[in-house]
Order: sequence, then structure tokens, then C-alpha cells
Amino acid sequence: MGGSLGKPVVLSRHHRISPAPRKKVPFEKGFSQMDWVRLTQTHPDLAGLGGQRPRRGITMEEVARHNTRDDAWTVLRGRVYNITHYLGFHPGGVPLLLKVAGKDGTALFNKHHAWVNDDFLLAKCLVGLVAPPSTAAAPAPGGGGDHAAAAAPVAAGGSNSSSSTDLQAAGLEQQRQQQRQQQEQGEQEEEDGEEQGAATASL
Ligand code: HEM
Repeated sequence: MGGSLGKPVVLSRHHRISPAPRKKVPFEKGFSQMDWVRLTQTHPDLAGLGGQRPRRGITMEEVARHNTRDDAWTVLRGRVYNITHYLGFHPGGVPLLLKVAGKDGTALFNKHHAWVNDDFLLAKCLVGLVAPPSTAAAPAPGGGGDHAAAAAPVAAGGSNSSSSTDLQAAGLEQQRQQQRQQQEQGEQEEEDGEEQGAATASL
């Protein structure tokens, strides 16, 4: 492709097509996407679960409390991720990623790069599933502290070595497929003109 090096493609003396400007931030040494993938394989607890399993029923109130550089959660298609450790690795820069800290980041994520495979990149950062809006406001049985009250464990009776598997068994796959289909339909309309090919296939 003529425009892959960022130079204008000269069609004739009077017509030039410039590639869309990239907003990628140059990574600091040790913060490439490969470095991140390596970290996901070696860091004991990127999600900050401290040995707990990913949970279901995490409220947006709880997500909203994790909105700082040192403690950042976000929600992508119903999944709650602890992105604290990923911040420095984000090719779009820390400030942009911090915009979705403590919030549902799905719309902004899709707006900038719906092609990015967050399931893969953030698999080890999964905190759990966000509560559906209807149940999010429901009072937790038994009272207790506000932190864990509304969040039920994701899996009941599973083996304690397979938290992610438990999540999938809990119907997550179905939910993801539906969301993917919707997302793909949306992308077709939204992404026209964007460079979809240069995806994370290289990651
Ligand atoms: C946890 C969520 C996110 C993940 C895992 C993520 C991951 C990535 C990855 C892998 C790239 C490189 C894409 C490529 O080379 O094609 C990227 C680039 C980028 N991201 Fe994100 N991102 C996230 C959220 C966001 C948000 C919320 C924003 C905006 C508010 C954003 C803005 C950008 C921008 C502007 C780029 C540079 C795109 C370009 O090359 O022009 N990202 N991100």
C-alpha cells in the first residue's frame, strides 16, 4: 500500500491523498504491546483480586470508585477490567485511557478502535461482570459493607483454580457473541474510512 509509510499518495501533480493522521503515542522502553503481553504472563494478579474469583453483579457505583491513575477500572461490553497496570502500555496514551476510568468505556473504545482485541489484551485484568441495570439498584441481602454487598461470586461450586472458566460457563460466551454481533453491525456504519486492517493481528 502506497500510504503505509505515512507519505502522501501522489495521484497526479494536483491530487494527493494523505493517510489519516495516527494518534499513537510512542511507547517508552519496556512499555511496548509485547512487553504488556509478557507482563500478563508473569504478573501474579493484574486484576487485583487477591486470590478471589471474578465476580458477577459488580455495580457501576463500585466501578466509579476506581477512577484514578493508581486504581482504574473500566467496563467494556459488560466486563469489568482493572486497567491500572495497562495504562502505561496504552498506545493511545495514558490521558485518553483515563477518560474511561470508573466508567463504561465501551463507546469510546469502539469509537477509536473497535478492532482491538480487548478480550485478549485484558484477559488477566478481568474483575468480573457488571450488574445488569435492573438488578444494580437492588439492595443486597444481609446488609454489610457497601463494597462487596451487591456483588455475588461468579461461580458457585466450581474448582478454585478456574475462575475464568467459571465465568464462561456462567453464560458469558453467549453474552459476548450477542454483543459482538451488535458491535460488528455498528462498526460497519461507524468505521467507514478508518484503517481497519492495521489491527491487533500483529499483537
Ligand atoms: C481498556 C481499553 C483500551 C484498550 C485495551 C486499548 C488498546 C489500544 C491498542 C491495542 C491500540 C493500538 C491499536 C492499533 O495499533 O491499531 C490503541 C490505540 C489507541 N487508543 Fe486505545 N485502548 C483502550 C481504550 C481507549 C480509549 C477509551 C480511548 C479514547 C478515549 C483510546 C484511544 C486510542 C487512540 C487514539 C489510539 C491510537 C490510534 C491510532 O493509531 O491512531 N483507547 N488502544
